[in-house]
Parts: sequence; C-alpha cells; structure tokens
Amino acid sequence: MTPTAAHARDNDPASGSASTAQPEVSVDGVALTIGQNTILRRIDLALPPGHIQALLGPSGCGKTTLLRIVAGLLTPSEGKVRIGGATVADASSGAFVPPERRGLGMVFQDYALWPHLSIGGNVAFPLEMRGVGGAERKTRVAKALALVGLSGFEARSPASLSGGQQQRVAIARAIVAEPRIVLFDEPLSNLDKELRDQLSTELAALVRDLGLTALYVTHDQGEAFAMADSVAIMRGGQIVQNAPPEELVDAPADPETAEFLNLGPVFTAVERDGAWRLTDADLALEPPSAFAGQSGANSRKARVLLARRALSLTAPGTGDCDGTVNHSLFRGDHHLVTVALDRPAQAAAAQPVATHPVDVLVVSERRIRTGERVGVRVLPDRLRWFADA
Ligand SMILES: Nc1ncnc2c1ncn2[C@@H]1O[C@H](COP(=O)(O)OP(=O)(O)OP(=O)(O)O)[C@@H](O)[C@H]1O
Repeated sequence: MTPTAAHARDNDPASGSASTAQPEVSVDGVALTIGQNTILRRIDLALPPGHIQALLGPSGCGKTTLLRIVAGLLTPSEGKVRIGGATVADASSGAFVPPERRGLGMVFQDYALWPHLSIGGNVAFPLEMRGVGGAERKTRVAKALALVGLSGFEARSPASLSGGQQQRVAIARAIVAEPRIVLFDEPLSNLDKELRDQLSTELAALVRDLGLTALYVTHDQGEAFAMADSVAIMRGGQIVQNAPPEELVDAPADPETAEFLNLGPVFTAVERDGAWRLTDADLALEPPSAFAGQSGANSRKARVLLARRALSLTAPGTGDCDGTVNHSLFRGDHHLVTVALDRPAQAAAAQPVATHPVDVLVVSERRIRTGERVGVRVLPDRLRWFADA
C-alpha cells in the first residue's frame, strides 16, 4: 500500500459536530447481557482523533462484541457510545444511529467481498450507497485501489485474487468513502504469517497517513503491538488494562496479563525477617520501596514477574542465583535459555525433588548446552511486583 495525502473528511451526520478536543469515539459504561450471559461489563474507552486502539484478548473475551456495538451491529444493554461527539447509542434513552449513518469503514476477517461484483464494483459500493455520481466514483475507486497497491484491478473478479489481495480490496472499500473511523475485526488472521507482518506494517502506515481513527480487534499480540497506539487487554468481558505497548511490557496490571503477554513466569515471594525471597528458589529479591510500603502487617506474600528483560546470564557463583540449563532454543538472533533455579538450601535438604521448579527464561548470545551450570543476574528495577490478593 502506498499512502499519499490525508483524505478530506465526509460531512457525516453522525460526526458533524466533532471538534478536535473531543474523542472521535467514546464508549462509556457499556455492558451487554444476552439472556443469562453477561458478555461485556462496564467498558470505557476514549479514542482521540487519529488514534489506533487495539482490542487484544483470548477467544471469547468480548472483543468482536465491543466492536460490533461501536459499529451499530449490536445495541448495548447499558451505557453510551459517541462518535465525533454525537451519541450513536444510549441504552438509557434508547437512542440509536444505524451503522450506515455512523460514518465508519469496516474490515472483517473473511474479507466479505461480493463474489458477483468486480473489484471496482465492490470498492464503489459505499459510494453508490451515498449517491456519488459515476465519474467521481471512478476516480475515487481508482484512488482507493492505488492506496492499497492494486491500481488497475477494477475489472478483476474477487475469485481471481489471492487472500492478501482480497483483503487489500476490503481495505480499499473501507476507506473509499473517506470515513473518519475504521473498524477492523481480525483483518489479517486468515493470512499466513509473512503476509500478515507485511500487511500490518502497510496498514498501520495507511491508517496514520489518512489520519484515521481505528479500532482494531486481534488476538495476535505482535500485530497489536506493531500497529496500535494503545492496546486494551480484555478478559472475561472487561478491559483489564489499556496502555501503550511499551507500558504494558513495563508494567502489566496483574499476573494474568503478564502471563498472557508472555513476558515471563510469575512466582510467589515471601518476606521473612525483612528479606524477600522466592518460595521455591534460592533467590533474594529487593522489592521497590513503594511496594514494600503497601504491604500490610499480615501481608507477607507477593507475586513477582521474572521477565526476560530483567534477567541475564553470568558465571556460576557471580549472579543472584545459580541454576541448571534445561534447554536452549535458537531464535534466529539469540538463544532463549530455560534455567531451573536452585532451590533454597533447607527446602532442597528436606525435599530433594523440586515440586515447584522455578524455570526462568533468559536471553543468551551463545548456545548453552543442557545441564550446564550458570549464574542468573536480576535487574531489580525491571522486576514487576504484584501484591498478593
Ligand atoms: N448473540 C450471542 N448470544 C449469546 N452469546 C454470545 C452472542 N454473541 C457472542 N456471545 C458470546 O460472547 C462472548 C464473547 O464473544 P466475542 O465474539 O465478542 O469474543 P471474541 O473475543 O471476539 O472472540 P474471538 O476472538 O473468538 O472472535 C463469547 O463467549 C460468545 O460465545
């Protein structure tokens, strides 16, 4: 895709009152219950103009449902959705603006191209719906196809295109009417990894170049982190954390989020005689003072994320803990080494076979053979502590 200049804005009735001070999209206290099922609980989101917001979470967490509520394909049981400052859904008043009047473009996982229409016909469809005349339609279709790298494809049929090309057509169709906002529902998940990486980079550049505000549903962390300004982590119908990717990596909100983001293992630590140690490894740790201050008199347990970025390898006896290499995986430009940390001396004596081995992942530049003894050094300010619930 070859982004050029920013699009002019449509005069859409749903977004005509927009001002740059307002969020382009806001979701306030949205909940959805269907029968006995609570699918979404009190969702709040505010997308400033030009913001790319990803919704990331495991299957069934409610990402698509939230997107469909913003799109107007579902109505919320509670709460309000505003687009460009105008209310488009409000459960308390019953206000509802239908999808075609929300000024949105949409891209779905399955491309959703009409097989009986040519590529040109598919891309022109939103313009036809708006009564745009033939000559202008042709120009705008050509421009949209050029933006996605498919100039001259107007007469082709969808069936003659590869999956990646079909998705480019769907993207052209979503932007041809120059919407302010585009909603993406797992747009790349039907494509193979190489194409996904390429298209996600191109798509992010296109969205930014056009100044679009985007809501982007995915279960692929790499895609969300590469594309989005902020990533909302969803679990069980709720947003558990919404932050820029760097902040999610630095400070995941809870152990489940740390594990979902595959940042490293989370272990239990206990405080005894003023010193904190892992329960199952011979490793003393220093918690941040703010965290130590938060623990009450009875709270002597915590959980701690031993993120890969907090650990490095050193010679045995020269780090914070020694361990034995379980295995080493070559990852193209580094080795990912799994180290079983040594158990505390008294636990090892009482119970020679570790019931809870503390396996940590450490990045290494050299291959290390299984069974080799190593030291592990910890960078205390890269640890993430969680008060035990
Ligand atoms: N019409 C419906 N009636 C009852 N339950 C529904 C309905 N639509 C969705 N659900 C349920 O709501 C939950 C959230 O679904 P949703 O499709 O939003 O999840 P998701 O995070 O997008 O998952 P996936 O990545 O698999 O698409 C699921 O448990 C789903 O079964």
